[in-house]
Amino acid sequence: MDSSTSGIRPNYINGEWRPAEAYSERRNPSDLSESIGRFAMASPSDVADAVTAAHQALPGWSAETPQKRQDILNRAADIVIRRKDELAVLLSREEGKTLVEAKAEVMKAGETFRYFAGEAVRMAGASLRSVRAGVDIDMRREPVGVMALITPWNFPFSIPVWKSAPALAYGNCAILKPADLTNAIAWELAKILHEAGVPPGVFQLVMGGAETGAALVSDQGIDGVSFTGSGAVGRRIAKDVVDRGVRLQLELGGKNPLYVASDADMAKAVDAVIKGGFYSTGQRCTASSRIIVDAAIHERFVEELLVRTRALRIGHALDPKSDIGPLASAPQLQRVSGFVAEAEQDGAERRYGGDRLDRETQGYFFSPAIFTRGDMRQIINREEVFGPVISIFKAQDFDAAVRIANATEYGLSAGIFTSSHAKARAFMRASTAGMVMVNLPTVGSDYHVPFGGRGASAYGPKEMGLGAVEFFTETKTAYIAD
Ligand SMILES: NC(=O)C1=CN([C@@H]2O[C@H](COP(=O)(O)OP(=O)(O)OC[C@H]3O[C@@H](n4cnc5c(N)ncnc54)[C@H](OP(=O)(O)O)[C@@H]3O)[C@@H](O)[C@H]2O)C=CC1
Ligand SMILES: O=C(O)CCC(=O)C(=O)O
Repeated sequence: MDSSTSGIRPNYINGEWRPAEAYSERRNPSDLSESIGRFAMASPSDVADAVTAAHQALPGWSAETPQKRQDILNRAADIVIRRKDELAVLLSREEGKTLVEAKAEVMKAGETFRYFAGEAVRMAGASLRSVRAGVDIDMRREPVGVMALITPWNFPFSIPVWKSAPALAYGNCAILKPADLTNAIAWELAKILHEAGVPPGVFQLVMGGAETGAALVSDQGIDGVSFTGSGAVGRRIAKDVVDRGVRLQLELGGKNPLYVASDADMAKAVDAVIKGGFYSTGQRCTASSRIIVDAAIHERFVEELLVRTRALRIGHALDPKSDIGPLASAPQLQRVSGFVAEAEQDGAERRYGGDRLDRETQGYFFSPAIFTRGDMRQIINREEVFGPVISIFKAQDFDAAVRIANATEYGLSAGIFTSSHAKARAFMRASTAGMVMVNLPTVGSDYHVPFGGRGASAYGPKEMGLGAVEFFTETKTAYIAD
């Protein structure tokens, strides 16, 4: 019995649905009168039991045939794709992203399962001759062990899949601790993997707040931690685990620049700023937050952006007319409003938005904000806002634009709009970000190539593509003589 019809969601430990003593409740950020459900908060002993169960399951799962692992992950992909509409509605109700955005996220999660199903059989080492006579070398990949996966609320379905699909494909056991704001969709992931035939203890779900996450990462039985979230929490986890020799992957925030050169296609550049800065209510680590515009086109660009922004419809995430849903929570509303107030004190000029909006339903609606007179001394340009707020800088030339783009401790995503190949290539080379977009928004990524940043945006191997195999496997090098 999984309690799925009662709105009560238990934890998933050792193949069973385990109730808890305490539950947290989530409400729809588009309509606070609607409850999404009540979610079991794992106790420290639930967490310890999950780690024990994972260790019991590990020898069997890591020795399982690649074919079996592939079949299970393919079944998970099939279930996600079969249930895509219903999952997207739940995601939209729980997180507040529009249905279009939620559908894209669910589809990407399904494709990610499919890709890593293939990886289960592709997981390859190398065979080389030694530099010594009569010796061969066999370099093989093995799973790391029991992996703690800690995920944020802004991509609450695809990020848990980004982590659990490669963890399982390469033979690890995984324990997921999702953000407390978005347990409902994470719980569906546990249900999907259960239905797909993942054996008990191989994938487990422990819900709860920061305490549950802290209990999981500090458990001595954890071999690796893959974390996506804020820099503050990421650094705390690093302090806890690195000395213990626990493998660590951190995907943190961004302060992503988008440079619009004077030779850019203006309409496309404006569109990319709307998508990268305001869609998903700006709650993306890859959101464009610093827009750098050549002085020659600065005023025209701002005018065109204002026209497009005024036309955006902000409303209930499930209303097909909404372009942008609400912010995800009351703390988010407070945080983003605080940055708007600070920007004005710091001398930025508010040209549009930045206000809480009343709508028919009570929710955390907020108008996208455009600031001009951007300057790297302003706090909105140094810290991640994680909301629909952009700051526009005026650049005198290409070199000045690159200097502004790189003047940040972060280094996740950066973009350029230009019709010059030479400029695009020069920007690509000069950028200090882990991902560079040419004539594309700073948001949006593929599942088969590494995703992640540099500097304060990341630590350890990247996610997805070749990054995932580096993080979720260990190499063993064997020297063999007759
Ligand atoms: N670079 C990237 O790939 C991405 C980065 N992000 C970043 O995520 C942040 C927003 O997500 P948000 O969820 O607010 O981030 P947080 O860092 O607050 O939380 C992330 C996860 O960590 C958990 N957590 C909180 N405290 C601890 C702790 N002491 N020990 C272990 N786990 C803990 C949270 O649980 P709980 O929520 O229950 O408190 C949540 O599951 C932004 O800064 C954004 O840039 C988001 C998406 C992608
Ligand atoms: O590119 C994606 O699909 C998700 C990226 C992400 O996590 C983000 O932008 O916050």
